[in-house]
Amino acid sequence: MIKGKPQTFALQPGEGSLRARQDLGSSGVEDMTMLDDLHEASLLWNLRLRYDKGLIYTFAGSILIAVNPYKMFPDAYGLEVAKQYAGRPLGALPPHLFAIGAAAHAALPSPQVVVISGESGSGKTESTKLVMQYLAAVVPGGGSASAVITEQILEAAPLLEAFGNARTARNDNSSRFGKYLEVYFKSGAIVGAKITQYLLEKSRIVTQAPGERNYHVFYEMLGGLSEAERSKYGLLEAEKYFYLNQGATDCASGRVDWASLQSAMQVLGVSEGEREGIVRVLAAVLHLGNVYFHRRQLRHGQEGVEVGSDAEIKWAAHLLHISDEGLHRAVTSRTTEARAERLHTPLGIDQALDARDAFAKALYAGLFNWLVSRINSIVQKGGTHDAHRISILDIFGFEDLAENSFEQMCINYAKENLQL
Ligand SMILES: Nc1ncnc2c1ncn2[C@@H]1O[C@H](COP(=O)(O)OP(=O)(O)OP(=O)(O)O)[C@@H](O)[C@H]1O
Repeated sequence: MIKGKPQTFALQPGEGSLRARQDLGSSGVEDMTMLDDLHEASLLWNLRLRYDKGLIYTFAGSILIAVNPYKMFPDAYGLEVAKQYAGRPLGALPPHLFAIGAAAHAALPSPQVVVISGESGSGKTESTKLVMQYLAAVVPGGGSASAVITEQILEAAPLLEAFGNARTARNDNSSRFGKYLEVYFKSGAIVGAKITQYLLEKSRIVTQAPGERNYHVFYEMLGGLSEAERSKYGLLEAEKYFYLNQGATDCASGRVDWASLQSAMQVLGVSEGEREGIVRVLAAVLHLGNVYFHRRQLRHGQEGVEVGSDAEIKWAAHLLHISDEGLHRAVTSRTTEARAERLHTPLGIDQALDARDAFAKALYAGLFNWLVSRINSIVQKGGTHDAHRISILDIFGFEDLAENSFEQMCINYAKENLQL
């Protein structure tokens, strides 16, 4: 956390104990640094009082605490509200995310960082979008070029959500990557942005916990492609794919549908050829997941595998424009190079499954990285080195699941370092 910079914290309602009760009036206090008795219980009680009145935001000095209401308050984030906060110092108006946006904007040209922190489902991604929406709404227009770039930055959010968000046990639209969004300003207008992503959860591509899903884009693609397109890529319904049917069985997409994803890509200048390439990679990942193996006894008592589904290998190779023999070899043997010699050692069944999954994960992660750089190549227009900037960090919250894995260790370790 950077001293003197606006920060946002999001909490889930009902956390901790509510033992000590101070007389806080019926709506509590707007800024908790004003409390006489400052301890965990009085802070939580104040948040509770305010939450019960529909007041989800509370200041603690320059920190904003947001309690996720899990329901939209109409008019809370309209243009009129944004205009009210523009140019007003922190604390002049009731606590609100727009107050944080206004404070960051007013503090330019010194670089500003809004750190958004909280556990999964607490509202970080929604808060990031609202801060961005505030900036887009109130920052004086710099002409049509600035309006176009602002629209492109806003459209980048649903696009990244389709590829980097998934349903988890805690959140139907959980971000499975960390995001650092830098927004650049020149002469007061938005002139560009840059997105940096961290730690995409790769294991989700090949395995999901009960009740959870793979990344939204797979379901949106299968729900959105026409029959003719599906047969062009050799695709069936979502339930038929191993990478999609291990967790939640309801595969209907409740998120941004395929059509709006296509229009977001159009706004961001992703060409038709590139969109076709994206579908090919996604379809290839699904075909790879359906490749299975049989044990095979080789000479000298060695164990190997044979592919039980040649058609899936052929589809994946065809979609990726690579040779099917090469792909077959890559998932059934390990290649070692010694001097001028190449040795192919047969893989056992577990190793073959690992090779298949590793390839699928690398493909999807490569696609995600490409997408982020493609978005940056559009929104990072013009010279940004002399621009002023407001950055927003939307990073995972601590995770403590029934069974924590490598991902939880990385997330919690990164988070711990951020708290220091
Ligand atoms: N300000 C808000 N008003 C109304 N509903 C909200 C608000 N913020 C969040 N929500 C609701 O809570 C859900 C979860 O929020 P969000 O995805 O932003 O959480 P998150 O902290 O980013 O979670 P994760 O770490 O899993 O990505 C949203 O889909 C939305 O339904």
